[in-house]
Amino acid sequence: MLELKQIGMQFQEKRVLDDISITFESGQIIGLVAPNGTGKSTLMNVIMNYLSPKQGQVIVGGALKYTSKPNEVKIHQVMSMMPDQNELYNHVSGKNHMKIYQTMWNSRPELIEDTITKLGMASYVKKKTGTYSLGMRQRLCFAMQIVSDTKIMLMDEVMNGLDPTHVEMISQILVEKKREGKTVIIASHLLENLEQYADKIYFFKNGKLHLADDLAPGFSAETVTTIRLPKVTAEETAKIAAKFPELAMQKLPNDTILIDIQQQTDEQITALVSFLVASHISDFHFGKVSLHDLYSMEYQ
Ligand SMILES: Nc1ncnc2c1ncn2[C@@H]1O[C@H](COP(=O)(O)OP(=O)(O)OP(=O)(O)O)[C@@H](O)[C@H]1O
Repeated sequence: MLELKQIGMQFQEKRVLDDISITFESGQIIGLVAPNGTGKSTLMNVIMNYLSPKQGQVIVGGALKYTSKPNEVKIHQVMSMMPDQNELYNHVSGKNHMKIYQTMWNSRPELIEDTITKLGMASYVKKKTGTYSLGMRQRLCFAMQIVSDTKIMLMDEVMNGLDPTHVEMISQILVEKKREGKTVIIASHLLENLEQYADKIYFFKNGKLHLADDLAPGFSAETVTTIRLPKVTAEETAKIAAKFPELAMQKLPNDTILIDIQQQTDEQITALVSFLVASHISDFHFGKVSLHDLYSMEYQ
């Protein structure tokens, strides 16, 4: 378990983290979504104590805080951040990088071969990393963190530069890690992918973290929550709004409208659908608010 208590951080007059209090539970994948420059890296660096916050505390496992160097060592035994590609040594093989991490965290040695197989790295892992492509380096960074086997894992843009096959491979491993009871915190711009496996998704905005379910009630629900109208005109939108003034309608880019039907009775939904058909608006679909929709709403 990882707890952030009233974390505040600013650079000069720019407030990047604004009084963030939140608890991340074990056995969950937490997604962090935000445009560039919002503060995800700052937050992760504060969680790792690479940056000292101006205010607040990070608490790991219910009691451990960054109050001394020995405490920091203890915390870093159970919480790791995925290494950056810049941290790889060009003249050292991928496998030796993994061995270094396995030794540093004193994890199970068999994790190395297991991870190499799961990530399809066997053909190149014994070669020096200086010969690797961007995607190979990225897989190695992920593999190193998996081998460290810490209870809490922070990953900033883990899917960077990966092809769809490897995005899928890594997604499957993330789900495995969650089932093992780990807390995985991932900042990602691959929204459709993140939505597939994240248990909770937070949007970063104005220094605060907002739970997706609070921004769009019913976001995580399995039930249908909206009617989506792609390519609807302003006149058509006005017509619907005039006929059904109580409806909550959200305009998205590309002239798409989302109509929230969570509070509507079956009769009201039937009346709405009949009106759309009678108005020759036949291109509509029942569905849910996607993470992509929510991103457009929050950052348009
Ligand atoms: N050391 C620093 N000194 C001054 N400003 C900083 C410093 N580090 C970050 N910032 C500012 O804080 C804000 C958040 O930066 P941060 O790197 O955390 O964003 P991010 O969400 O991780 O972005 P990206 O997705 O582009 O990596 C930015 O406006 C950035 O310019």
